Amino acid sequence: SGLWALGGWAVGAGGGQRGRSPLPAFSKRRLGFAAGLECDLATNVVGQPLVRQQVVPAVREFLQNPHPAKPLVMSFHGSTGTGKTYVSSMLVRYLFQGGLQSPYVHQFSPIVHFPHAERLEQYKENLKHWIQGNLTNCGRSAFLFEEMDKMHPGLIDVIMPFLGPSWVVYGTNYRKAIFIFISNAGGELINKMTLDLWHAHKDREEISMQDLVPAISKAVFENPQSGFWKSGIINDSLIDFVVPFLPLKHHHVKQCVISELVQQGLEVRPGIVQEVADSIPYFPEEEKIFSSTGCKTVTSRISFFF
Ligand SMILES: Nc1ncnc2c1ncn2[C@@H]1O[C@H](COP(=O)(O)OP(=O)(O)OP(=O)(O)O)[C@@H](O)[C@H]1O
Repeated sequence: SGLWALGGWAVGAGGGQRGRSPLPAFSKRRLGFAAGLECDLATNVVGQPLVRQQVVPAVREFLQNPHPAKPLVMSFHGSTGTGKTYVSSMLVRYLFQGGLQSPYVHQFSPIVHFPHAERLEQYKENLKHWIQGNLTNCGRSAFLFEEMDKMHPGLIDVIMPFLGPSWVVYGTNYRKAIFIFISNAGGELINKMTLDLWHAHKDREEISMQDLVPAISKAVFENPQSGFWKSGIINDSLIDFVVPFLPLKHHHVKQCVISELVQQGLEVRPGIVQEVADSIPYFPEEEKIFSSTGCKTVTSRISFFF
């Protein structure tokens, strides 16, 4: 995932105001964003129709409600390179002027922002103040937590109170925020269920959300390596949408190669597209159906072929 450094810990009320946007975040006209987002997702995100089906209506409904009962909390799960960061950055681009660079979008990565386990208490305090301060400044803020599986499990406890319905304090409405958690947690399970479908000669998109979502929640909650480990987030149903990202097949990787070539202004030669897609590892070992790294290494591989 791309790591997006914060402009330092300007903690406290109004913290994080790095160059005010001339437009209010989430201006009314942006409510019409959903059609654009839907098309952008359909055109540019390959092999993830379930994501589109969940994310677009979820965000649309949330924004149309002037008095949401709780913040919108989505958790993106899947193995590497399947598009979790890509989709979240696309989403904030539609919602906030400047996208990920907007002063109302806050991105956290455990390696960048919480690297030292012994400083957990300090991180907890900082994170709480950061969220509070920024929501006081603008209730319609977005918080992206990357690599939740690498996040210290204790840190999540501090976020939990913000995710529920109860937080309207001193005039600050904490219910209008958007929280997105991104992790590889549950990825193996998603891959296994998708592979089972393939063995049963069914399409990967026939995966049952009813089976998948509780299984992911269970796997994530019970994994001591996961930032969600034993946290109340899952038990208290604080996550509104558990969004699975399916493993990508060879033809999806080819589409990624084509998009990348077009974006770099390079000629789209079928031979090159095939070669780049073939150079990526696939699993399972024998059948080689799904890309082990999704589309993640496509960009760097293309340079080898030119
Ligand atoms: N489903 C997809 N459709 C189109 N492009 C994709 C897709 N998935 C990944 N990509 C491409 O691969 C790059 C890396 O993907 P991304 O960072 O979103 O993966 P991720 O799921 O967040 O992986 P990680 O778990 O390693 O963070 C993206 O910038 C995009 O160019």
